[in-house]
Amino acid sequence: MEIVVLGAGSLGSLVGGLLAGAHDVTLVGREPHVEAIEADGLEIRGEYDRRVFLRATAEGEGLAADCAVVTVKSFDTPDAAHVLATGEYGAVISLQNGMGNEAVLAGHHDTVLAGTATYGAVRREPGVVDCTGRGEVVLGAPGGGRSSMADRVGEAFRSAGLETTVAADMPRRLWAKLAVNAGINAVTALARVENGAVLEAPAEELVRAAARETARTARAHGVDLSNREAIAATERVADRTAGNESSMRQDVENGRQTEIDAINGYVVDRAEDASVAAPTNRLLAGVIRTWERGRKLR
Ligand SMILES: NC(=O)C1=CN([C@@H]2O[C@H](COP(=O)(O)OP(=O)(O)OC[C@H]3O[C@@H](n4cnc5c(N)ncnc54)[C@H](OP(=O)(O)O)[C@@H]3O)[C@@H](O)[C@H]2O)C=CC1
Ligand SMILES: CC(C)(CO)C(=O)C(=O)O
Repeated sequence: MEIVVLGAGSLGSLVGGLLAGAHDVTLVGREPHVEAIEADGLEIRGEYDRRVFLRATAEGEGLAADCAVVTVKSFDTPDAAHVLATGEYGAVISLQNGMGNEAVLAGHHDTVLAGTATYGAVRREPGVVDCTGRGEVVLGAPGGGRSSMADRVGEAFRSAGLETTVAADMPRRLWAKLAVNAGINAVTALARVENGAVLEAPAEELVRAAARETARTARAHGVDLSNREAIAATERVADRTAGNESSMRQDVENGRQTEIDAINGYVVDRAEDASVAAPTNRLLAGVIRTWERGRKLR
C-alpha cells in the first residue's frame, strides 16, 4: 500500500517507520528531521532496534497515496486537512488523541477513518525515534459500523507488524481513549512523571476521577462506556506505557502548546452540554491553560 504519514514527530515517525517495513511510505514532517531521514534513514530505538529507509519531505502538498495517516497535534488538524486536500488519497485516518479530529478531516475528505494508538513514542533527535512502549492501534468508521476501507487499512497495519484491531464501535473506543488521556496526560505533564506513576497514590485518585467523569459524560451523550471500563482502560495503558513520557508532558517540558482543549477541555465542554459535573477535568484543564498563558507572557 502507498501511505503518506502527515506529521512526522514522535508518533508519526514511529508508525511510519514501522509501516515502511511492508509498505511504500512517505513521511511529511519538518526540517532537520526529514533531511536526516533522507540522508541516513530513520533509526527506531527502545522497543525496536532498526534503521529503515523511506522517503521524507517537508512539502506535504500535492501528494497521492492509498491512505494518509494524520499524526499532527489536534490544534494542527485544520491545517493538515487543507494540506491533504491538495493531494489525492483513498482514505484519511487520524491516529491523534483528543476529540473532533475526524470531523475536521471529513470537511475536506470523503473517506475518513477514526483511529487510536497506545504506542509510546518520543522523537529524540533528527532521524531518531524511541518506542517507549508497544501498544495497539484501533481503527474503524468514525460513526461506528463496519467499513471495507477500515478492513483494508487494518490489514496493511497488521502486515507491517503493528498490533491492530478493526473495530465497529469507534465512538465508544474514542471516548475510552479520551478517558485514558484525560486521566494520564495532564497529571503526568503537571507532575513531570512517567505514565506508570499514575498507578500509585496520590495520583491514582485524581486519574480515576478524571476517567470516571469522562465515562459519565460519554453516557450522557449516548455512548455506552462504564466507569469501570474507563478506569480499567486508563490503568491498562498506564501499565503498558509505564516508562513513557506522555505527549502532554513532552509538550510542557519543551514549552509547546498542549492538546488540553481537545482532551480535558473537551470533556468539560461536553459535560456542561449535558449538565454533568466534571470538576477534576475542569481543574486539570484550568491549570494547564494557566501554564500555557504564562508561557506566552514570558
Ligand atoms: N507521542 C506519543 O507517544 C503519542 C501521541 N499520540 C497523539 O499523536 C498525535 C501526535 O503526537 P506527537 O507525535 O507526540 O506530536 P509531535 O509534536 O511530536 O509530532 C507532530 C509533528 O507534526 C508536525 N507538523 C504539524 N503540522 C505539519 C504539517 N502541516 N506538515 C508537516 N509537519 C507538520 C509538527 O511540527 P511542529 O513541531 O513544527 O508543529 C511535529 O513535528 C497527538 O494527537 C498525540 O496526542 C497518541 C499516542 C501516543
Ligand atoms: C498512550 C499515551 C498515554 C502514551 O503516553 C498517549 O496517548 C499520550 O502520551 O498522549
